[in-house]
Amino acid sequence: MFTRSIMSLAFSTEKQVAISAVRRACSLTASVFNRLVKSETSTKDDKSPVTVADYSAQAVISTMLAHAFPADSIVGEEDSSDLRAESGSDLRSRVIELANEALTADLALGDNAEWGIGPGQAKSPEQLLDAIDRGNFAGGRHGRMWTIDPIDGTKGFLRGEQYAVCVSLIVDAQVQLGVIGCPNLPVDPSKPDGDKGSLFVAVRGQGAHQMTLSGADPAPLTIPTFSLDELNLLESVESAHASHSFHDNVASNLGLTKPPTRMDSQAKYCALARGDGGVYIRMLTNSSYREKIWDHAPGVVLVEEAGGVISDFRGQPLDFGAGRTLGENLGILATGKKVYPSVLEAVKKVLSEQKSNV
Ligand SMILES: Nc1ncnc2c1ncn2[C@@H]1O[C@H](COP(=O)(O)O)[C@@H](OP(=O)(O)O)[C@H]1O
Ligand SMILES: [Mg+2]
Ligand SMILES: [Mg+2]
Ligand SMILES: [Mg+2]
Repeated sequence: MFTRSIMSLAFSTEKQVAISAVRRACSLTASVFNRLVKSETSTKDDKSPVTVADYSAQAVISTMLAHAFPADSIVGEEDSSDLRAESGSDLRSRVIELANEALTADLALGDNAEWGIGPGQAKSPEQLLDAIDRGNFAGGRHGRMWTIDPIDGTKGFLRGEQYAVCVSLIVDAQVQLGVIGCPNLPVDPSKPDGDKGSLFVAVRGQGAHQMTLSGADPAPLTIPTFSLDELNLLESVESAHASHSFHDNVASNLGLTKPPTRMDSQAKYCALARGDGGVYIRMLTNSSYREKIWDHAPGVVLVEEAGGVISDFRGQPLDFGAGRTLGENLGILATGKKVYPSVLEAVKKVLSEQKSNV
């Protein structure tokens, strides 16, 4: 009895802080989208776009996590070097202003002023830049670390399509908690023009849930038991991020008739978890690219808690202990338990055909 009540409380504060942080970051990103100007988008060294919203959302989430869990490490996508540069002063001012606007907004239900939020809790520029850089942790196999992807799918965000604010907690290389906020995702997939703004929360051993961004209508998620002829693939919109042609070959191999759904960000994992698409698939386009842990950690626990399976193309679990990237994993495949063996077999077949054609 005693053990059970302890178990049921596992990660409850972590969950509440992560939800609260993702919610604040989602209001920030949504309001920046409405006011976004081109000059607030820059290009990082790897040629990916980063906006004023990516930096300020990371500052907000990291500030809250550091207040609530000062001993925990953070692996965050962004760092402040461009903001600290001479040329970054305009961008820096906007980031500081937006982050403080989000941090000092009124407390909502479930919020706690001890997390560094609420009226009067504005931070100095240095504190906010340091909060962004708290995300510089190198990752590793032991201890607690959070991942932050302040905007996953920045390209989708800029197009006004799907993007997600993503936070996870990893303990000894196992993802224990994932929170994904999708401001542009319809609450009800059967009503694409209905209300938008969905929040997905999963804690290991406690199930996966969807609710609105404000926390209304929480509902447990279970991946339906699809048969092969009902499946469709969920893949990245960006052909530079994932090989659409490889995915097409897997679809033909499986005899799928439904076209793939292209969607930016970890919203794909959310769609899979609620049965709005049958298989998340992601084949590298560039063999030197390594998947980032913050792009997948929340999705892993969400899919597993919704009753699905996720692995690489060799059937190996994704390795979150290898640093900031997934290390030796090749490809990503997530789907329902019943069809997983057939889909993995098809993926392996296409992989071996590809090798024999080289
Ligand atoms: N060449 C590449 N191959 C695979 N993923 C890539 C990539 N370049 C960027 N990405 C990642 O793809 C993520 C978006 O996922 P998706 O393609 O499913 O929408 C990006 O996240 P950010 O937008 O957070 O930078 C980025 O980390
Ligand atoms: Mg990015
Ligand atoms: Mg990302
Ligand atoms: Mg990002």
